[in-house]
Amino acid sequence: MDILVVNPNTTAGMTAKIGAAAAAVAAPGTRIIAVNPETGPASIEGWVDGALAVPGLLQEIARGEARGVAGHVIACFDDTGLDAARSLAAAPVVGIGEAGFHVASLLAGRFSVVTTLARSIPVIEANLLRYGLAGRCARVRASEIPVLELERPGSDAEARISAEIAAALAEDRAEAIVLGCAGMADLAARLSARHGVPVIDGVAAAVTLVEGLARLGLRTAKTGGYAAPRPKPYAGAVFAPT
Ligand SMILES: O=C(O)C[C@H]1NC(=O)NC1=O
Repeated sequence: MDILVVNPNTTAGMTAKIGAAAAAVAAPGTRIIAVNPETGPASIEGWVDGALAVPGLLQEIARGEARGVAGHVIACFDDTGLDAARSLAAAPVVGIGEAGFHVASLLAGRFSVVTTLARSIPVIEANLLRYGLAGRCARVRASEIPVLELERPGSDAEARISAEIAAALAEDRAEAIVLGCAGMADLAARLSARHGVPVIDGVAAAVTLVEGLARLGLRTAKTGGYAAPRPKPYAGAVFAPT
């Protein structure tokens, strides 16, 4: 099966890292197609970036549908454009944030999230409430690392994320950690070994979940909020549903 993994920001190096993390957990016979839009923000840090990333994301989802992928992963921890993507897609669409929260909830009574900048915290907290999982999340913490700092060789990003994990374990009664950025995908195993608790990468979680949905032959529900958009003009849009 083919799984489309969309990095909704436009940083190709991050897309490559995400694609490698996805391929590392994909089942034999699953092909990972990792893409990012040509238009939109270089990184998603808060509400404005998230809104401006959606047209390009939807363009990639539409392309994936046209090529008949078995499922889609939105590889931004904010689950950017998730509901709109599900409205466009027949195949299942899984966001790495929602996937990470659910996987953590299957492993621990309480988990904390460690993300990048504090401006992302309200976005993530809103999603936790929307998904009905706020009660399982002890706290959403920021390591105060800009997203693209995770891509810079020699950055101290891993050390700062590790310190925030230590604080979560000491102060939040967190029993597991969800890494709150797709750009942290390569750090989960090392951080889990260092801290002795499950550290969940949303990319791996989402790929595994969407493969399972596809294997069950399950598709996105189309009789309610995820029904296809009605035909209408979209003047001057970067992307418009056909
Ligand atoms: O909200 C964040 O900081 C993380 C989010 N931003 C991004 O460009 N990819 C992400 O996973």
